[in-house]
Amino acid sequence: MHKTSETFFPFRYCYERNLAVNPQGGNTGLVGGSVPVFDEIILSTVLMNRIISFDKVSGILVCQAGCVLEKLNEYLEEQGFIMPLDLGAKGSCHIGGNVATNAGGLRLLRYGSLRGTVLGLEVVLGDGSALDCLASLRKDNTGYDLKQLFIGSEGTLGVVTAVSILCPQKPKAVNLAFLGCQSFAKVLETFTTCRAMLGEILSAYEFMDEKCMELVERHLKLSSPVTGSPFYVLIETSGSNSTHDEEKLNNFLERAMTSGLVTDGTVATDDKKIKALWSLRERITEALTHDGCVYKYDISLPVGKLYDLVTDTRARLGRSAKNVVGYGHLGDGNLHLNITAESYSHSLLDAIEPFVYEWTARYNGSISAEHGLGFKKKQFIQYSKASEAVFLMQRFKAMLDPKGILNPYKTLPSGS
Ligand SMILES: O=C(O)CC[C@@H](O)C(=O)O
Ligand SMILES: [Zn+2]
Repeated sequence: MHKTSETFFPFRYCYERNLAVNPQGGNTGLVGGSVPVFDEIILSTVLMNRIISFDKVSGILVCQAGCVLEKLNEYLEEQGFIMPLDLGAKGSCHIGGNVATNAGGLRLLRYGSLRGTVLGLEVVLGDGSALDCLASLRKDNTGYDLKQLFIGSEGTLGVVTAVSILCPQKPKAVNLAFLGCQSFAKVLETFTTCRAMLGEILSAYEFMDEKCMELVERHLKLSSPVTGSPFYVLIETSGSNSTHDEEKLNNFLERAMTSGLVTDGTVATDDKKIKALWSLRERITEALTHDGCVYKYDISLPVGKLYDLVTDTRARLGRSAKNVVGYGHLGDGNLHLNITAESYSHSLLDAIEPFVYEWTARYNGSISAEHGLGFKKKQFIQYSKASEAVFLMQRFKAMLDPKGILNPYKTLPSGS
């Protein structure tokens, strides 16, 4: 068994004195899960940044919670591997925070969620004792899979201090296609076509609407080689044989162009152009922050309904919003609906909520696909979870954190 810490002293200190603790990694979350609400003590993982081991045969990495995602990826790339997740915030987010929030990101379509790739965790509980579940096994059916309780629990049940994670081989060939589509129906049809024609080499299918493109151009001065379409899609392939992958991609592009699914596009195979095209998508969040006050929604929906929420919200808000934009991980059924205004307005918020949540619940969607509930969304959990489920969550919380000192006021509705 690996052990990185037997007892986590600051926790025991806080437990004995009834002091509340706010675990914090890179502090890049979007729902206020990593910021204190009142007088909690911030417990930063920044100094826990040690790589414990990497096994080149199995591809299993064991590291401490404070390792920065991008640094881990760089370390792995030198050995012919990559991290199974990639986020716009990779330069500052910590792997412990990624696991605690079950972050999704840009590679989920290919490598699945952290619930599948995380093999083990070390977690410190509210009383300062360390729970050693830091297994590095692909298969282990001995009892309940306790680590799953902590993945996505946003530090409310325990603090992730070390992670064991399965890492894929670094793909030898990566291609990117950035395409323009004339309607959302075409975006969907392009997705089904590319999934059928690219098969196992498809590694990302992202979409953005023209408003997003306008904002990255205006606020970040990025320029797109593809213009004049209401929707854009970014398709990434990752494989082991560039000739084979390019042939597949070219066949798909020919079909997509001749059948009118896409009207314009560009392809990149070299690193520099690939990075520049990814920036158009990855930096939308940053562009939005320059547009004014931002109201953010991270929604899972049946993929066919994904953009209807943007259209309906835009129609409802009319001129009271500055911009209503939709983008996200279409391949995962995950929409990022963002609304901007010159300044914060209570009446605008009232027009957005609960409208967006009710709309989502009507189609059995999730009001938080990949960002978590944190402080900002915890009161809305009932739109996506049955009351019995919330009650059971509250019982877990009471059992693992009887003093209520672990990231209080987060995830579960107040009163719990
Ligand atoms: O800012 C957002 O709404 C989404 C952020 C992130 O999840 C992304 O996919 O770019
Ligand atoms: Zn996202």
